[in-house]
Amino acid sequence: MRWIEVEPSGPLSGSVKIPGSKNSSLALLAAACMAEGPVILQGIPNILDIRVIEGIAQEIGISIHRTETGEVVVDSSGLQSTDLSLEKTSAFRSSYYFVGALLARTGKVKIGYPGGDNFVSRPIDQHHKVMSALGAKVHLYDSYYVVEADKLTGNTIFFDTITCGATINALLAAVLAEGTTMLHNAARDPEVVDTANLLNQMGAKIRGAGTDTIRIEGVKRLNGCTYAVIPDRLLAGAFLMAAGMTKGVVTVDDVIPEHLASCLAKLKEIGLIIETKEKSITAYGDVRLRPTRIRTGMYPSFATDLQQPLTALLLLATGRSIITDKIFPERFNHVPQLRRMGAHIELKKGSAFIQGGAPLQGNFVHASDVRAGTSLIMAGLVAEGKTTIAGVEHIERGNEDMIGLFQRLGARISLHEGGALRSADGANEQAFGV
Ligand SMILES: CC(=O)N[C@H]1[C@@H](OP(=O)(O)OP(=O)(O)OC[C@H]2O[C@@H](n3ccc(=O)[nH]c3=O)[C@H](O)[C@@H]2O)O[C@H](CO)[C@@H](O)[C@@H]1O
Ligand SMILES: C=C(OP(=O)(O)O)C(=O)O
Repeated sequence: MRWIEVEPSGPLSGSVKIPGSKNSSLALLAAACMAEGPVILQGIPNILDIRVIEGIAQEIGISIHRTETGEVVVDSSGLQSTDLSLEKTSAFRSSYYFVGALLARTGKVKIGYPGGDNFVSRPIDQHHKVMSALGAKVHLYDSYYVVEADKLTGNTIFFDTITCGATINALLAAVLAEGTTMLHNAARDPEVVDTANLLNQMGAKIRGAGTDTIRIEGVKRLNGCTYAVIPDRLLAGAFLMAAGMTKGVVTVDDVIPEHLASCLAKLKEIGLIIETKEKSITAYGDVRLRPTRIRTGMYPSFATDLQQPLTALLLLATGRSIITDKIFPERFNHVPQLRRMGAHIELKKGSAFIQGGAPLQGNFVHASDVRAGTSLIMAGLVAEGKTTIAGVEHIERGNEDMIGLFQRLGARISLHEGGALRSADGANEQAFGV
């Protein structure tokens, strides 16, 4: 049993170097599996999801290893099979990228349904629509699915909804398809652009990534190269919010400020003072926080992955705030846990109604997903007494050294390991699970 303890920490202060983006890294690793030569990826975070991918790859003859200097080298020259471990592919969300990446190379992929953060139903119909449009057949079974194709042929695809994952999967599948693929209503996320940039460096012909219309001309093969992943905009946003939470001054270094534009605009509206330089952002949090109304949306709107840390921040803004998650309307697993700490939040039809200003008290809480964990850590920084957070594996799934980064800013936070974790009333961890 492992858990995190957080104690009241006073104003956070200092700077943190933001690691590479988890969501981009997951796509880049799949893309790298398509090259005929080795691909060297820089900045890939050492997180649980990535280690699962390393395991999946190893079982099918693809070597993914981390050098002493932290680069990740992907060599798929030994690829023998695309019958992927069902258990491992169901252990994280974006295993579906292996379909786009490996289908063109071998004609058949057998894979488990995506796992990952299970805050709501997360359909993958648009992924299947892409593969079918390119000429593949998708067979769905109880615990896995199989996608097969004699060959992939370019096509025109209109996404029914804007999806980052299916847009990336379409890039992966279409770059080796014969002819031209047009993607309409495509996601514009930085992770889509990052994947397209790597694929282009490997020899692909993709134009328009970052807009809602992407054109892909199929090529015959992809080559090895060296490429650096973009920084994690979601982690950066959470640290800036933590400055507001603790009335501190936090600088996030090595970031791309435009990736955080909607987040920064909202933080300024709430009252934070934000200073932006070419590759860093500083948040000054010793201000009066104002309540707000926010709806999440696809990039460049306010990210659904930032609404959980924002919920924590708004607990300190006296008055009523409303957060509506338009992307995943039921993604509020953090709310019952924050309530255990004294938060006044009501949930109604995809919105959280937050009555800010109530004092928070430390308690035993459970992180049910990556971002829920961040919001609980943030609440723990300002709650009275100790906050004990279970579900550490969810936090580690998406964040490298989250605890170390918070500690560098002066947070009183630590990781513990031992027997069964028991709350004061004797109940074990299950008692405060979701
Ligand atoms: C590994 C990764 O990058 N994860 C991110 C990615 O997830 P993921 O790529 O799974 O999310 P999508 O961008 O695909 O989802 C956007 C919306 O499209 C819907 N949809 C998606 C696919 C599909 O086939 N059918 C469908 O209806 C979803 O239910 C959601 O409402 O983007 C999400 C939205 O920014 C983030 O919260 C996740 O952190
Ligand atoms: C939802 C997330 O991740 P995944 O899509 O990998 O489950 C996330 O990073 O917040």
